[in-house]
Amino acid sequence: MTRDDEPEHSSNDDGTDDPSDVAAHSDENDDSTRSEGRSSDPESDGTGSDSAPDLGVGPGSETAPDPVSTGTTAADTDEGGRGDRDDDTDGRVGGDADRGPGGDADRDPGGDTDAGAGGTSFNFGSGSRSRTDVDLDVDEVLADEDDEASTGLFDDLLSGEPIFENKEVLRPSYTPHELPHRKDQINKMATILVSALRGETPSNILIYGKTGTGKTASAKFVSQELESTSQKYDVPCEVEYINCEVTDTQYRVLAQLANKFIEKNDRVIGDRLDDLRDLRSAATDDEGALEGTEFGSVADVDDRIADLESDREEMEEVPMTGWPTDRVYSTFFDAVDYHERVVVIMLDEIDKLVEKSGDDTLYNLSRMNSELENSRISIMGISNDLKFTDFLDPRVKSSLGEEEIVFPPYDANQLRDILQHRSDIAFKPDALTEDVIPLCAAFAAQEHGDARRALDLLRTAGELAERSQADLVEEAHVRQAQDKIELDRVVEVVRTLPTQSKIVLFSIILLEQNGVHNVNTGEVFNIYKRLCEEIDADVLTQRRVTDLISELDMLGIVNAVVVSKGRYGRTKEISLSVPIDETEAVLLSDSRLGDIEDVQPFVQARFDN
Ligand SMILES: Nc1ncnc2c1ncn2[C@@H]1O[C@H](COP(=O)(O)OP(=O)(O)OP(=O)(O)O)[C@@H](O)[C@H]1O
Repeated sequence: MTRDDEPEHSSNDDGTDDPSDVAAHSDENDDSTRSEGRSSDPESDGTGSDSAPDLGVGPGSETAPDPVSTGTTAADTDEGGRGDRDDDTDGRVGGDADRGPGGDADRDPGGDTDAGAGGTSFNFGSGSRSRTDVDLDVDEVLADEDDEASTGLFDDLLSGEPIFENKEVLRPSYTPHELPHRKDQINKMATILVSALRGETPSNILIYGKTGTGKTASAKFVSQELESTSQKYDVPCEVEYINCEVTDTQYRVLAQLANKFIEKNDRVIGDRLDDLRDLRSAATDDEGALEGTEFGSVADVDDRIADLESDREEMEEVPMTGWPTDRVYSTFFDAVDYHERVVVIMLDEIDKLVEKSGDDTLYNLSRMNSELENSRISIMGISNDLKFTDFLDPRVKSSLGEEEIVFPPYDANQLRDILQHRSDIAFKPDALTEDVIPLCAAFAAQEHGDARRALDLLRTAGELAERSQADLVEEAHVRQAQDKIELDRVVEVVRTLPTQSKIVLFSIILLEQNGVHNVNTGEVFNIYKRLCEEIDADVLTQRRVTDLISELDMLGIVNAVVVSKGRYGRTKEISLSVPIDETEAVLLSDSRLGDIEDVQPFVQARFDN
């Protein structure tokens, strides 16, 4: 499944960077990634992310650089890193990246410009420099200003050699023509679907695998091949793709399918009518033109034209709401059965459909073949939730899972191959230093072998390099990209939390900001109560707050560990797993939490209770 929404924040939460290292900073204004949600696997984020990516997977992995220790300039691991990040990261728009690695160091808090290494330096700070002192410099400035006047806003940005040859190739929407390390799965799909080309009904297929393991890309690749081969051999075979994350109710699925078939039928009828009208005019001049056709006379042709026109009239598009479901179903049924064909319906993220609206759609679709007269349908379901079939009616489950194909996660070496293939087309020759691809692969292997993450990293690293007008994409850019993508994810998760969870999280932040670490639930609850009163929110029970803390733990936002206190029993120690300042900023952007004016008294209250 591919999506392209791109949240707009940056930097780290995983502690793999050193806050003092400018290379690890990133650009808040960047809009290049789309990892939220996708990478929110609670197992792989948050607490686990402090460790270095596993490079030991598979043969040859020792050649990959250690994401923690490789390189001399970039972000080395710093246990305390996220707490004391350089303030420059906050609220900066387009700052660091424009300077490239090392750029921050040149910033002067007083606002003076320091062009940095190799640049012209000015220091008017004390006001003590005379005109003559700076004569030469001012002339240069004036010359520069003239240049600037003659160049437009975009000239500078365009002047650098572009790093990318074709950036689109790294975007999720791109369907690659080659899918390394998916040969087995692709062959298995093809072996099942080839019966469609023989006019038979292929078995239904369920495809499983974690996010970013190439399920959608492989299924789409096979579909394209299937459709092109069907055209080559003139066998009516079609594949319809539905993304059930978006189209998540029976009504919408059936309506979307119905409308696709109505559109196709309309095209078929149009072509047929054109042929018949040509035949009719030829036969009007000379009845001999009907020889060898199914028509005995011009009147027969007229009848057929009238039939097709009335079919066309009757084909009514299904509105996206408003019809009873059985009418939508019968419209879909008639549309798909309008002429002979084998149809493969690809339901991506099929678990979302079941989660949202049960298994009625699958039940209806899986029973259709017994009623269809002209056509046959086969279902290909794709899911990253291995357990979703537990919720299915046993009949649906057995029908849907006639064939199952599992997509295992990629290891670091496989991800390297994938990135190499894509980068050959995406970047200019020699635009990457040799450690870039291994490092992207290593980071993504740590994220349960997610190719999407690996590609996002590579693209974002390239964009950061481009923005800093660097000639090459380097390891530091990959680390910056990793921080940025990770922070994007955190920001998105925090932003979409329910208000009560936000208040609980804010309580933990307040405690940490006041030097209270490894807090327990009671301490969080005391601050939480005060905050609720301040903003007029309902106060939940301590038990419920404990549940919300567990949910935050699952999301990787906090780390809650149960520790034994000997004869005093066991208690939960809670600490923040995300960058504190950025998280606070996201929480305060919520209109309700933004109303909290002075938080200090709430923290004091901790000691009163
Ligand atoms: N073997 C591969 N070769 C080249 N690119 C790949 C390969 N596997 C995955 N990709 C790329 O990785 C990205 C994610 O792949 P895809 O969307 O197929 O994953 P998915 O398993 O369907 O994930 P999800 O379950 O999250 O939808 C896509 O950009 C895809 O092109």
